[in-house]
Amino acid sequence: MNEHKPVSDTASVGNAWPKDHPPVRFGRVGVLLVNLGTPEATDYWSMRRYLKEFLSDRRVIEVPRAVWWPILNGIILSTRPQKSGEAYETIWNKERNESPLKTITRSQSELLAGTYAEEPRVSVDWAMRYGHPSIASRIEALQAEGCEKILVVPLYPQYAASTTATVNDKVFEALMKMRWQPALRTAPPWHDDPVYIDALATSLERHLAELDFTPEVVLTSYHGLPESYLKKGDPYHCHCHKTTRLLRDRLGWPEDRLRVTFQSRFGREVWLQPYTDETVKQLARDGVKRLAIMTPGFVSDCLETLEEIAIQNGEFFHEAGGEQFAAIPCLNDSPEGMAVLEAVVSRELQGWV
Ligand SMILES: C=CC1=C(C)c2cc3[nH]c(cc4nc(cc5[nH]c(cc1n2)c(C)c5CCC(=O)O)C(CCC(=O)O)=C4C)c(C)c3C=C
Ligand SMILES: [Fe+2]
Ligand SMILES: [Fe+2]
Repeated sequence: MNEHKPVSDTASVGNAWPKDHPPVRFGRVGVLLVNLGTPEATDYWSMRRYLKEFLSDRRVIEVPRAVWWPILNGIILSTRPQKSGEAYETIWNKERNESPLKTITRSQSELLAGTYAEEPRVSVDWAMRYGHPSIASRIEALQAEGCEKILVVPLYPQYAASTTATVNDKVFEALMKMRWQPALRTAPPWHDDPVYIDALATSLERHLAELDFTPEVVLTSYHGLPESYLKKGDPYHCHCHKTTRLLRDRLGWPEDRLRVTFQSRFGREVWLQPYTDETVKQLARDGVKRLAIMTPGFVSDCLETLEEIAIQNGEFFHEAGGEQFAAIPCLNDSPEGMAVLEAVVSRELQGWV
């Protein structure tokens, strides 16, 4: 019976491991950062695989399967892969041949690991909810390193069932297949954490100081959700509003200078409003000449910020009469961004490390 995996202490497994088994450091704690996911390439089939996995998630699309299946397989997966692939092509990290979301998530994980260099019991890793590296593969890898406890950090400051909950579901699904599970913690959202609010304020002020204009209005644009999810009790809408209110208070700005909007709607349903694109056009029509958009709900820059906000919405603003436009980068792996992740992780690791 030499089938034991290196999952726990030698005392209980005795000498059942193969003699050439690599040394295992027991009693370790794993931190797993989990972001949304991203296609492996921009061609039709890579895009289709990614979109199919994403849009088959019942936490993302709550329409009954009998209705959704023909729409997804018949219409969406025949046209959207091409269209979205072209959009990804405009922001693709050509050097590493991957999407910016993946590059930045990896860097966040590596920098966070660096802050635990003096704490050899902690391993930091990263995974994607859709695509690669998968959650199950990284949980297995952490366990193989000797992690008996794992902190999962869904990389979303505001909780939504379509993002945070589906990460946690996938983690528990991986654990369902394990005989010997690690102990698990999942990090809560940090939409009102003072470290996060301060990071947003510092980053915004720094980027505004680098511009050659002062925006009359700054939009805080969050990813949208169908309005029906809010009505079913999802706290996401409230979390977004609270983040912006706290940021506005921290900056000491009046209400109409820092506003909430929702972007990236999909399909025909009503989504959370006001919509970012319509607001951008309306502001320009109303005579606003200088506009900036920041995206506090995105931990890393991605398609939705680099293409939809910086490119598309910049064009909308100029076409409707606006003159100066800026997209503020996400916190990413900046010192402020890393301070937020460190604060979230160190708080949740209390009692474990
Ligand atoms: C169709 C339903 C969708 C819901 C609900 C949804 C919620 C949601 N998404 C994010 C964050 C991201 N979404 C991203 C891309 C993206 N989102 C959807 C659909 C829904 N999202 C699609 C189909 C796509 C793929 C791109 C496209 O075809 O338009 C991304 C970017 C990923 C990248 O690789 O860059 C992020 C990030 C949140 C936070 C959220 C709910 C709060
Ligand atoms: Fe999305
Ligand atoms: Fe989008």
